[in-house]
Amino acid sequence: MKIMKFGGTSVGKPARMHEVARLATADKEPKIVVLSAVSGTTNALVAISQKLALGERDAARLAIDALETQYQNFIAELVHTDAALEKARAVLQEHFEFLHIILRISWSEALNKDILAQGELLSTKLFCTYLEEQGLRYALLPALDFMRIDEHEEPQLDTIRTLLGAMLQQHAGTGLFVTQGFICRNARGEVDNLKRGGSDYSASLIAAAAGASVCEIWTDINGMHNNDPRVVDRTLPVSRLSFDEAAELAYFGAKILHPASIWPAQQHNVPVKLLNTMDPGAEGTLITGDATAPGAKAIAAKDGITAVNIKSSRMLLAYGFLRRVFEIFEKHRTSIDMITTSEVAVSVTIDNASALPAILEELGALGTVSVDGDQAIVSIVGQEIASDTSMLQRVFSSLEGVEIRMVSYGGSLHNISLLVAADKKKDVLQRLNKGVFGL
Ligand SMILES: Nc1ncnc2c1ncn2[C@@H]1O[C@H](COP(=O)(O)OP(=O)(O)O)[C@@H](O)[C@H]1O
Ligand SMILES: N[C@@H](CC(=O)OP(=O)(O)O)C(=O)O
Repeated sequence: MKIMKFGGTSVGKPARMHEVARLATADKEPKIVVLSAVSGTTNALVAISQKLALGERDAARLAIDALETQYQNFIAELVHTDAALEKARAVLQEHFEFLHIILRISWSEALNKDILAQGELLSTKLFCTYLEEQGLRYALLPALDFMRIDEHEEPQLDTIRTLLGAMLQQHAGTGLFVTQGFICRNARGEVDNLKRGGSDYSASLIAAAAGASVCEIWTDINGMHNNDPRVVDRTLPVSRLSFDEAAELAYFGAKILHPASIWPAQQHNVPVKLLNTMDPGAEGTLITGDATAPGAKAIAAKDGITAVNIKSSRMLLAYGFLRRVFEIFEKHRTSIDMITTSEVAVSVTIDNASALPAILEELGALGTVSVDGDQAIVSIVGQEIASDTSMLQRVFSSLEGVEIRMVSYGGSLHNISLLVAADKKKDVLQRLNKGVFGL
């Protein structure tokens, strides 16, 4: 069984959906095709939900109508027979009727999740309409019937495996399955999601649950590049990465992969391939459990970082101080990315500042606390780069004159991370591209 996940741009136009169907039926291996929402749809749904939350019903209605017009144009090019067009129209009617009904309901977080789920529900049903028109056999596996997260929003892999396994058995003999990325049910049985960009995570969880031979992530670029192509002009694809390298890059901001998407595949040793729907013949990136050649592979950056510094008296810095600091972050379910310590102070970074006021209040009892918002973590990732004696020198000499707020070195053999002000990120990525990769 092979998993093929197609992102928003890969299903973003009718012609691209046609290409997805071609790729998914190009060989005989059974497949589960995982689809994201058509690009732009989730953002549009977020905007609709925000308008509703603010009580701006007329603005929400206009946004729903604009989205519906886009979809009417989409289906006109997606399918051509009268029967298929009728089916596609019925799909739109069902989902846009739902969106119009919610205009009359008061907004809640649970309703918000229902609204956001419409994108993947639409894309998969429209894709299936096209498959049907082409006479291709398939089965739709509703993700809401098997994708589960617990009360801490963690995927329940055993439950997913059991539910998905039973559904696959019901369709024994079917070679093509279609399901939604991103959406799931939570511990209360409500519709929920795996956070923005979560379809990669869905694909990796499904790959682990189904014991897949490979998890292919099809997107709009020839695999993982050595630097962020949105920021840096000259970047090149990386052909091989280990799971450890890919997990570090995803976690530290390489947008091509959802931050948590590597661990399920890694735990179940399913190779991951990053491929380009617009250039299917390109090599892409292969990610496996094998160690790659030593050296820097790629640089990633994560924005929206807050640094918190806690300065203690010497007395307090006796053993137990760090434990007390960490316990406060743990209590508020806030994970720490980088840490540096000195004799009297500790600095940590967080990317989720929602509990920061409560955290600061409690940290205040341990010492003097200061906060730097608007920071970015820049990570240089590669097999054993921390044991390459020339690497630090290359990193620092290329960043001469740039103020570096924190450095993390030695926590992982494969990662050197720097904290810089967010407005310096672009300059730092460009300089490192030259200094580390000579590009
Ligand atoms: N290191 C990187 N390598 C490749 N792409 C990257 C990297 N960093 C950021 N990106 C961006 O990630 C995008 C693909 O991810 P995403 O937009 O989530 O695709 P999809 O919609 O297919 O899920 C690329 O178009 C690229 O701009
Ligand atoms: N619809 C979701 C899920 C997703 O993963 O999209 P993409 O595969 O295009 O990044 C989002 O926009 O966040």
